[in-house]
Amino acid sequence: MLYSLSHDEKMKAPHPDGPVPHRGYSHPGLEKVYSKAEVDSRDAVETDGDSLRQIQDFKESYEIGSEENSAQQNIWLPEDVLPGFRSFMTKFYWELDKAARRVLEAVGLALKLSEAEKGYLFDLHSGHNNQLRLLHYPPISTEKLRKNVVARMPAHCDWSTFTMLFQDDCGGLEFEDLNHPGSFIQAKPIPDALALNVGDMLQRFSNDEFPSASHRVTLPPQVTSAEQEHGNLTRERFSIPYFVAPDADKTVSCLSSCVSHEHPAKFEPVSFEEYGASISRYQYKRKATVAA
Ligand SMILES: O=C(O)CCC(=O)C(=O)O
Ligand SMILES: [Fe+2]
Repeated sequence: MLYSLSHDEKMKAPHPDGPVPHRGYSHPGLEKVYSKAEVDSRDAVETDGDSLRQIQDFKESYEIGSEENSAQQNIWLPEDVLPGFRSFMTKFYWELDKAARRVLEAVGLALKLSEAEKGYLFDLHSGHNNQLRLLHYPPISTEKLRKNVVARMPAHCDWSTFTMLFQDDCGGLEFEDLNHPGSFIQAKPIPDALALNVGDMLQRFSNDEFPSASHRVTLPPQVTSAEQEHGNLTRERFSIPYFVAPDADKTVSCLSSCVSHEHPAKFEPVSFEEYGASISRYQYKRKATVAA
């Protein structure tokens, strides 16, 4: 299993410095997740995003994309370190894309899109810019998590079109209640079920008909007596989000079926690549360049 490998073995596929390509293994503390509002408010005052990193995210992850995405190439572990991993994950990626297409169809129906618009939506989502993320949250002090000294994953919206997420039975994933901003609802794990959350791009396509869902991963609802005995550590948690995204070079605009005189377009067209880059630019620290 990936997360039973030693640190040195996992580091044979290291995530590079900086946010792109978002591929390979990120050790605990490397990637920082934050909301768009947080990054927007920092822009004027700093350029390195250090203040966003005051609370560390205690998680490790491995990011995988399409083998044919030349802008973001996969970073694989050597085959002998984890035999079969690459071929399994490549297949899994495209199986998930098949499911994603069914969701896109459902979105088209729900928004009462014309055939031309449905075709446009499918054209924009070739599948090659999706992202498969294998997440592991190691055990951590309940107290530190409760006091926000460290985080699992702070509140944020995904900037893709939508996300399909598998979670184990640990719990801790929560979605913000649109009717009560600032309060969160537990997404209780359901065996064999995927959680599906709307991302920023679907909010834009649908002209706010499907608002992007702010979510976070925090303390699991119950700490078992076994955990109490182990020095108040929460149990580890595994999750697998699959981000379904438009192709990087495509422009995302409100679909005309979702725009009317009463509901004018709320969003300017954006290039998906530029939008993602503007949010992700502080997620990974770039190594300082040392003067020769
Ligand atoms: O681990 C989870 O359940 C959520 C992960 C997540 O929100 C993300 O990676 O964007
Ligand atoms: Fe997320």
